[in-house]
Order: sequence, then C-alpha cells, then structure tokens
Amino acid sequence: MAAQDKKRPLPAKVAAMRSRKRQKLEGVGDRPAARPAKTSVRSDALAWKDVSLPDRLEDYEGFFGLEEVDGVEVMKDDSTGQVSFLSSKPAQPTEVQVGGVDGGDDAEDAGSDGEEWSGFGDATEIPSEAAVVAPSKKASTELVKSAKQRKQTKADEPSKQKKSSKSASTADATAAFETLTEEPTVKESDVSAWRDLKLSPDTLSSLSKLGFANPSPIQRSAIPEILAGHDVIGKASTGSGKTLAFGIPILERFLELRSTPQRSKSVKAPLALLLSPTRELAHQLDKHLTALCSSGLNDGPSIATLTGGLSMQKQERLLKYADIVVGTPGRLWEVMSAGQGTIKALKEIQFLVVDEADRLLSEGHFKEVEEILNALDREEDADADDAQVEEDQASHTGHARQTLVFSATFDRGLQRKLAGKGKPGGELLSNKDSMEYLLTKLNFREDKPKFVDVNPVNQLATGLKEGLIECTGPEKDLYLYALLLLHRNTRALVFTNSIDAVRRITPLLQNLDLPAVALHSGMMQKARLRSIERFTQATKSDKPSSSILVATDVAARGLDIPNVQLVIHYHLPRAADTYVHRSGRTARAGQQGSSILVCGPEEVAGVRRLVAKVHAQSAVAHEQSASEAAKQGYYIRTLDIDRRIVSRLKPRTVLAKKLADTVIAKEKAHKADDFFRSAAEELGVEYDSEEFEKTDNGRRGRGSKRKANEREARELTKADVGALRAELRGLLAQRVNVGVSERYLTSGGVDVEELLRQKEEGGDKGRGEFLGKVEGLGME
Ligand SMILES: Nc1ncnc2c1ncn2[C@@H]1O[C@H](COP(=O)(O)OP(=O)(O)OP(=O)(O)O)[C@@H](O)[C@H]1O
Repeated sequence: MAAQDKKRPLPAKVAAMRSRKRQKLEGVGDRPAARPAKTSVRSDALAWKDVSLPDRLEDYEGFFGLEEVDGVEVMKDDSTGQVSFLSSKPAQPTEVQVGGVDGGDDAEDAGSDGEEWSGFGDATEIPSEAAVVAPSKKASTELVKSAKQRKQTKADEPSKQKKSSKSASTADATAAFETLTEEPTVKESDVSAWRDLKLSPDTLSSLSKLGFANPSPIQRSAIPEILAGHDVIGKASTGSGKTLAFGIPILERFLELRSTPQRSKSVKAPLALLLSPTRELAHQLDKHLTALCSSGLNDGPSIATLTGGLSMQKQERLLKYADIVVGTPGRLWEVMSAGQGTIKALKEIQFLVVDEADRLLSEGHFKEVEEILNALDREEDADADDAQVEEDQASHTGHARQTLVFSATFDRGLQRKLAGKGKPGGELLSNKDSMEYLLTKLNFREDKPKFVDVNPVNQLATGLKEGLIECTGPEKDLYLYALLLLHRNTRALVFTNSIDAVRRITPLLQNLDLPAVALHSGMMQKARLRSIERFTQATKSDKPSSSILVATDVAARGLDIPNVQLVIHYHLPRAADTYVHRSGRTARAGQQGSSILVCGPEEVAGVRRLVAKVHAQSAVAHEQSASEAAKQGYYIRTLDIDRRIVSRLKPRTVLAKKLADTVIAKEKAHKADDFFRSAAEELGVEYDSEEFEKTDNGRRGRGSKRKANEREARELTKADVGALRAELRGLLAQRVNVGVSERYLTSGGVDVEELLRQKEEGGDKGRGEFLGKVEGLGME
C-alpha cells in the first residue's frame, strides 16, 4: 500500500478547526456514539447518479451532463479553504468523472481538452489526513454538477486497489468496448499450435480462455522477433491480430519481471508505452490487453489509458500504478508536460509501441509525437542531483527500450526501404515532415529493425469484396438509403469526409426509421463512447437487426467491432491508405464483408485509379514493376441497384432530408443568434436579428442558394414540421410497388430476399435484373 493510502490522524490544529466547524453546523456538542459514522469521501468516489437528459447530448455544446448525489455533507474549513465530503454511504470506486468540452487529441482533432471539475470554486485540496472525521449531523445535500463547474479536486488520494483502480472515466470508456469481445464465452481452446512460440503457461492459459487456438500469421512472425529483443516494424492486413502481436510479448516480459524481486521498487515505472492516433483505438487497445491479461492471470499488469475528453487528474493517478500506458499523443504530452516525474518514469519503459504508425507519424500528431520522443530520449539535466542520478542508474534495467511499429499500410517507398530494397542515401533527413524522418527519431536500439511483412501481396483482408455504386451527387442520400434497405439486418459503417455530413446524414436516416448513430471528433467523449456501444450492442440479441454507424475517419483506423458486414464510403476516401483502413472495419479476423463506394459519374475514373493503386501497391511491394502492376490493373466492379426501386424511395428520402435540414437550420440559427447577440452586448450595440438577416440576404454570390434553402427550412413552423412528419410516416407505411412484385417495401420491412424468391418462383427474369446480383449486390 502506498504511503498516501494510509489513514493518518488529523493534525491537532486542523482537527480542532474541523470539530469547531462541525459543532457550529450541528449546533450541539458531543454526539451520541450511536449515530452512523460518516467518513470523508473523495468527491469522485461519492455515489453520483446520472440525471437523465434528452438523448442528443452532443448538441449541448460545452455541457457534459448532470449528476446528483444524496446523503452527503459538504464541509469547508474556513481557514484553509479546504472542502471535504462526509458520507455514510459506501464510496464508489469507479465513479464517472469526465471532463467537459471535448478537446481534440485524435488525428482528426485540434486543440486541447476542456475544463474539468475542480471542486466548488475555492482551491479544494482534500488532504489525505482528512480521512477520519467524527460523526456529524445528518444532512442531505444534493449536488448538481455541470461541465462548466467541473474541476477535479487535485490531490485525491491514489486509488487503493490496483486492479480496480481504473478511473470511472476509464471504466466508462472501457465499458463501451466491452461489447467488442461479445462472443459468447468460448470453452477453453487447445493452444498447442502456439507451442513453437515458447510462451509462458500463464499466457497460454489466457489464449486458451480467449479461444484463440492458432496464432495469426503476424503473431507467428512478429512474436519471436520481439521476444528475442529486436525492434520490429510489423505490417499485416487489417483485422489480422496485430494488437496481440505486440501485446503478447509485453505480457511475457511483465510476467518475467513479476517473478524477479528486483522489480518491486518503491517508485514504479511503466513497462510499456503504446501510442494510438485516436481515443477510441486507445480504449480498444486497453480493452484487448485487459482481456488478454485478465483471462488467465491473477495479478496481471495495470493499464492506464490517457486520452482527451476524460478527467486528466484521474488518468494521472492511474499512471502512477501503471505497468502499461496507452495514450493519444495530445493527452499524453499534456500529462508529460505537467511534470510530476512522468517523463522520468516513462524513460524507463522497455517497449515503445507505435500503433497505426503511418497515421500517427505522418500528420496531425506529428508535433506532439516528436515532443514525446524527444522527451523520452533527452539526457538527464547536467545539474540534477548526483545521488538521484546514481540511484536512477542503479535502478535502470540496463538496456534501452525496444521499439515496435505496426500498421496495415506503409508508404510504398518506405516499405521498400524497410525491406532493404531501397536506394541507399541521405535523403531520409531531407523531408522533415515525412514519416521517414520520424522513423529516424524513433531511436531504434538496432541499426536495422526487423521488418515483418506477412502479406506483401495484399493490404486488404482476403474476405473483403469491393464494389462501387454510381449516382449523381444529389442522389447520394437516396442511394445510401436504398443500399441500407437492401442490406437489412446488417451492421453497417457509413464513412463521410466531414463532421457536418455526419450531422446531416444521421438524422436523415433516423427519420427514415433506420437505427443510425453518429461518431465524429466534434462530439463529447462520452457521447462518442455511447455511439460505439449502441452500434455494437444493437445486434447483440439472437434476432438479427440492423445497426448503422455514420462516422468520419475517426472510426477508420483500428476499430475492432465484430460482425461489421458492410462499409459504405458515402464520400470517397481522400487517400489510398484511408480506403484500406475504412474497408478494414469489415472482413476482420477471417470473416467476410463488403466495401461499397458511392460516387458521382465524374468521380468514377478517380475511384478506379485509387482502388487500382491500392491493389497495385501490393503488387509493387511484391517485387513487380509498376507497369506490370498497372497492366494487371484491378478493376473495381460497378454494382447496379434497380432504378425503379430507387425512384420509388425518392419521395420519402426527400421528406426525411427536408426534416433533418430543418432541425439543423434551426439549431444553426439559434447558435448564430446567440453569438451575434452576445457580440453585440460586448460591443454595447443593439442587435436586431431581423434587420441583420435582411442585410445579409441582400448579398448575392457563392452559397446564396444554400442560404436561401436554409432560410426556408428555418422558417418552417412547428405545424409545418408536424405535417411533414405525418406525411413521412404515411409514406414509410405505404406500399412501394417495385414493379416486379406485389410485395411492398416499407422502411422497416423491405424483405428483399422474399421479394427475389417470389420473383424467381414467378418465373420472372430472376435475381440479376432486380439488384444486379443479390447477395452483397453482385459481390458474391
Ligand atoms: N490468434 C487469434 N485467433 C483468433 N482471433 C484473434 C487472434 N488474435 C487476435 N484475434 C482477434 O482478431 C480481431 C482483430 O484483431 P486486431 O484488432 O488486433 O487487428 P489489427 O490487425 O490490429 O487490425 P487493424 O489494422 O484494423 O487495426 C480481434 O477481435 C482479436 O480479438
């Protein structure tokens, strides 16, 4: 147990003051001993209960949520300003304490995290001495917190239970990923296929409990190299088990160290640091490693996950006890820069893992990753305390860290260089912003890290089918709807290139009675995690049902959601690697899946080139010449959806879109109005929204049509909106005569299989005419 955990008697002065204060509050002297004793409880350990709010939480900018707590007495020491909370209720070890405004530490984000709870205005340090307080008057205090108020009390005592020490925020985040390993409890598997890798009995027992009978190819190739102490750059297709390829050797080292007494130092240093480009991936890494480490082990490693959007103070506390640290660069650097010996502790890591390396090292996080790497490698201060330096050196394990770099995609030129086939030369340092430059900064322990490429021929999963749908820009919504209807009972991921598009498409699909949820970096962290949870849980029951996640590329990398059968690129991916990673959300771990691009006629040629490039890249990496690869060019197939179906779905799509646009336009108007009103207030001028709008409307030019549409949508009254909704409801319940069957299509009831069966039985032309080919639109 750490020193801070021990309950120590209050210093006499503080105790006397506390006692006086209590007497004042209670109006009595000594209390009878029969009263239930209240103890001082950390603010974050109180039994907070969520206060339910309307569902669309993400629209309440800067506002995280409400929580309340009963039976708590708030004590403030006037002389020190310290506040303590007295409660007779048992503390909650895993209380939610989540930061407010969603900051950006994803590759997609920018900026820093929002404010966090720090008590009630005054400096609210709760010293650990305040642990024991005499019985006091029973008071019920209801505390309601908003994100604006939230500032975490700073000096909370560190968590006592190492295993259950995960912060609520982390627990909350992890809970969203519980469903990722939703397979029914598998009976223990025979793991003899792992024998060659010479893993410990504990690890084998974990693998057996997870049901992983065989190592995947990347695991089979990378694990021995890592166990042998090499730096490794690992490349393998999406969903092929890269996480455990580095996770298993880390666990092995942990187990080895656990059995050596030398490791039991008073100040603990983490064993491994894992960098992730997105928050969701960071929490998923935590989840996967936790699953590995807790399946067969009693006292496994502690994992601390440092991501934005969740309480930094809690993460800092967890860090003190962590064996494995997972972090997004933004938050990690924030924590490192805050001091408290974090850099010093992290310098002792034995593994640095850079997951989704090409993303992490190439853009967005470039600066922070560079800062982190520099800090990890910086020499100790020359004037540092000599004794301390000596002690550090004595306690140091004596060998530099191993660096493990993993991804499904690496730049082609770099790949050749890594494989030892590139031209030698000093060009690496010429391009400062490139991934190559950062790879040089990774400070590998060996001159030449081992490059493990288990599938040089194919970057895409083998079970993936690809196709494209051609339609005009304004028809995209309609075709998206048709596609989703034709893939009923499917877990589908729809990718867009902008947050605005996610905000527009999600309600549009919801209006059409499709179970869509949103995910983008503009949402608050809790809402993001909830979206993943909903998306994943929707198909958990035995009865298949659909579940749709509409997301930006924040969901493109690494997310391992089981049974995603369909990926739709509503907007074209901006780069070949994005295509690979988006498509890689399906057909994972040896399963089947489809990836469909929705594109306008003018985009088709570009798309074909992009997809051919992905396939050709693999060929080039496999020692074919570029021209050879181009000759054999991969030609992605166009899929046909019967236009008769599409045109019959049009009226309902138009209405659903109008309704969605109306809500967005009204929200936008509110926000703009609030903004101008407060700006006018600050300037001391009068603001007349109607006058302002007239002036604005007078301007012509780019976007004037959009503005006119917005205005029209904004001006719809409640009654207009009600009428539109009623009309849509009517349409959704109506038969849609598809011309080939008397069956009808409704949003919730398009039974395409039945439709086609009828068609076949009726001797009609058969499956092809209706949908191209049926299963997966001609992708069988
Ligand atoms: N040996 C194994 N046997 C069976 N399943 C496995 C094995 N190793 C990992 N898995 C499972 O395969 C899935 C994909 O693994 P993981 O997320 O590590 O893939 P990845 O290669 O990192 O993918 P991406 O490139 O998309 O990040 C996970 O659900 C994981 O639990």
